[in-house]
Amino acid sequence: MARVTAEPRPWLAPSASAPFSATVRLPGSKSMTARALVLAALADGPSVIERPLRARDTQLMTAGLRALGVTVDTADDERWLVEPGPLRGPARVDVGLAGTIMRFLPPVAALAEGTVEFDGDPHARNRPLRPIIEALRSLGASIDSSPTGGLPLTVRGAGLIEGGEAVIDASASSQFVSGLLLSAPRFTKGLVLRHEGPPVPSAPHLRMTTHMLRAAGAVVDESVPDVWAVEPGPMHGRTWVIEPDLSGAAPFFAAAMVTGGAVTLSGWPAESWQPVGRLTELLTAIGAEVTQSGDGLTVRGTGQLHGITADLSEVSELTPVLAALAALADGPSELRGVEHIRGHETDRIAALVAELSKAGAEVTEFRDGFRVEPRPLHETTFETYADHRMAHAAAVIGLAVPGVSLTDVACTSKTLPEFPELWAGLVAGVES
Ligand SMILES: O=C(O)C1=C[C@@H](OP(=O)(O)O)[C@@H](O)[C@H](O)C1
Ligand SMILES: C=C(OP(=O)(O)O)C(=O)O
Repeated sequence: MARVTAEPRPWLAPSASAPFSATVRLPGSKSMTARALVLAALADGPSVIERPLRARDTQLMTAGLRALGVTVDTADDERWLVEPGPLRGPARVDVGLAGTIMRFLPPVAALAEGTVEFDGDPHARNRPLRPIIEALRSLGASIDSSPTGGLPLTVRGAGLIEGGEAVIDASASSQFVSGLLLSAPRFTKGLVLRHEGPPVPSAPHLRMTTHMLRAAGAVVDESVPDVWAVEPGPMHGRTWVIEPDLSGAAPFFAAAMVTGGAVTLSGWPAESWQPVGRLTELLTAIGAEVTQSGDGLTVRGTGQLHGITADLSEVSELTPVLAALAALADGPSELRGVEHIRGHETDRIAALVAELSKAGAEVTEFRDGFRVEPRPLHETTFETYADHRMAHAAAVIGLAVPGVSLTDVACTSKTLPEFPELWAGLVAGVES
């Protein structure tokens, strides 16, 4: 499958000479945009997605849905229109490096009539996929996968999935559960999915899935721990208003903390489906003041960065940026509970241990995280491993440490193509 990935773009992270006060306007949540696209594609009428994220992950998701017969009009940046159509192959889906596509679209493909091939970036083939594929097979889907159980794979859609009961070990990714649940109302018998194994990470993402399913009209029962039941039935087209991406905002908040300034994320809703409470607790423990007002969500640096001990299993996406703050803190930190991030865009534990150590920190690796002993950091070339959040972490360190260069900043296009320019503007005092 021909695949286009951005050329590596080396980048010198700007260092900050003074605290800054800025308001940032960021695009929509990746996770909400991905779910809205899938639910809209499976609905019984058209949908509108307001303030979506336009980035590599969501554009590849859009392309994948179009290949399956869905009409997605993305001409207007603020308002995407989705018109469901009969799902059909033959089709090819490039998942890029997106967990959301490789886990959310195979169930949709199994509902299509025809053959749908999936592949992605080289590292996408190493990301865990087997449990969701095996669960889909047990629910009646016909799928050929690689010997490792992952990409590349071919879904031989029969136009329906029988559904019923399935057991899955979703300890490697909550997206296995989300992927099955999002399509489940369209399974002939619905779905009763039971997780068996070590805890499922990223609970807030699971709640986002069930909230959005209900908002689309699905009947979902999650009253029994580790069991999700979805009744068969129609989902309705609707208007989805996407919240600004909280994980994408994390490096900007960290910038306020590192420089002793303030960053406001504008457009933040009074009630959110993202884990703002957990982020607030963590940033406050490190030394920030977090407030919410009509202007948005504001994080103020207090001039203090404390080390923390935290289990990040619920918010593992935040690990790289929190690790950067830990390396700049006034005491040691232990960030644990995230073994599964070894299966993210790269092995994030190994990558953070390697790169923070190179910059001068003393880092001890554990199976499920690491301990960071801050030391004076020095200039370094930070390898980004095609991982947007490794680039964010390097940029945060670069604010305080002159001479931090990144092997590639183009990888930030996965979730925020404007990152280098927004970041440089922020440091230069230009509001976005
Ligand atoms: O469902 C989602 O949108 C996501 C779930 C989480 O995945 P894991 O449970 O694999 O960590 C998160 O880390 C990822 O960035 C987005
Ligand atoms: C883990 C992440 O992405 P994905 O959706 O590709 O799993 C992430 O964005 O931090």
